[in-house]
Amino acid sequence: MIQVQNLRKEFGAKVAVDNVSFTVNKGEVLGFLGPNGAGKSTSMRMVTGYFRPTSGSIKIGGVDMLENPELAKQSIGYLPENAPLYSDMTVASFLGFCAEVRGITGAAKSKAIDRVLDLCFLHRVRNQSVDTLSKGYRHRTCFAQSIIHDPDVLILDEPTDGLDPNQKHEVRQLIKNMGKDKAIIFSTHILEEVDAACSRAMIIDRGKVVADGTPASLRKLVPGATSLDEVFRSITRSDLEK
Ligand SMILES: Nc1ncnc2c1ncn2[C@@H]1O[C@H](COP(=O)(O)OP(=O)(O)OP(=O)(O)O)[C@@H](O)[C@H]1O
Repeated sequence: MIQVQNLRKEFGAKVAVDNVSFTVNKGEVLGFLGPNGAGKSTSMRMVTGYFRPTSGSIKIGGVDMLENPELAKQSIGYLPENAPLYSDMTVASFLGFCAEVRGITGAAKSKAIDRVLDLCFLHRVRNQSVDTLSKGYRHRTCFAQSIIHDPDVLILDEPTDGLDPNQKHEVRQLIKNMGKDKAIIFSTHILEEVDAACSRAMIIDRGKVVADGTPASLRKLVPGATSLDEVFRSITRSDLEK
């Protein structure tokens, strides 16, 4: 579903993403790990068509993102870091608006709203205005908008950031369940999420892929390491280093 080849992004003299290649198939949940500034968000923004790569290719369901961005974006749901919300709308009307933007109207729109209210446990607040929601509910509303069109591909930038432990657990379960019939990439700094939700994980450091495999195979990368945390620390450099 997602095919990325030799992706590179330069910001002036800075190389944020350097020759990154990977494939994510339907039924796979790829955890995207790396220290601050490693290039995770930049990679995700290129995969979703928000940033144009300096070079490389991106195909979504076989459709080339650079040649046919409108079509490629139709099969993607994207939860960006710090997603914006229209705060004076109710949750249901906001989701209805997002559905219409995606061309979903009438009975299909009501069905789509009900489906995501269900999936994201939002029924209780469906008529509440977005600006009065708690952080966790706001976050789930953002999540709900990213799946309103039931996309085959989901790109989630730190989807559990800022949530309490119960909410983190719910969102991980949600990702794991949706991963059964979608191709999902999500970035995280929480290594236990890899075990909880991912079938595969990729670690990037300073723009380059330094590891890619199942959580179990990543653990074996560093002799003597007993946790992914240890593996992460031995194969990436702290962003505090020069
Ligand atoms: N629009 C931009 N202009 C210039 N530099 C940028 C821009 N966006 C990102 N960068 C730089 O590219 C590098 C990668 O940033 P990116 O946000 O992709 O990292 P990240 O892995 O998502 O980090 P974090 O975990 O802190 O969110 C950083 O050095 C960042 O400062």
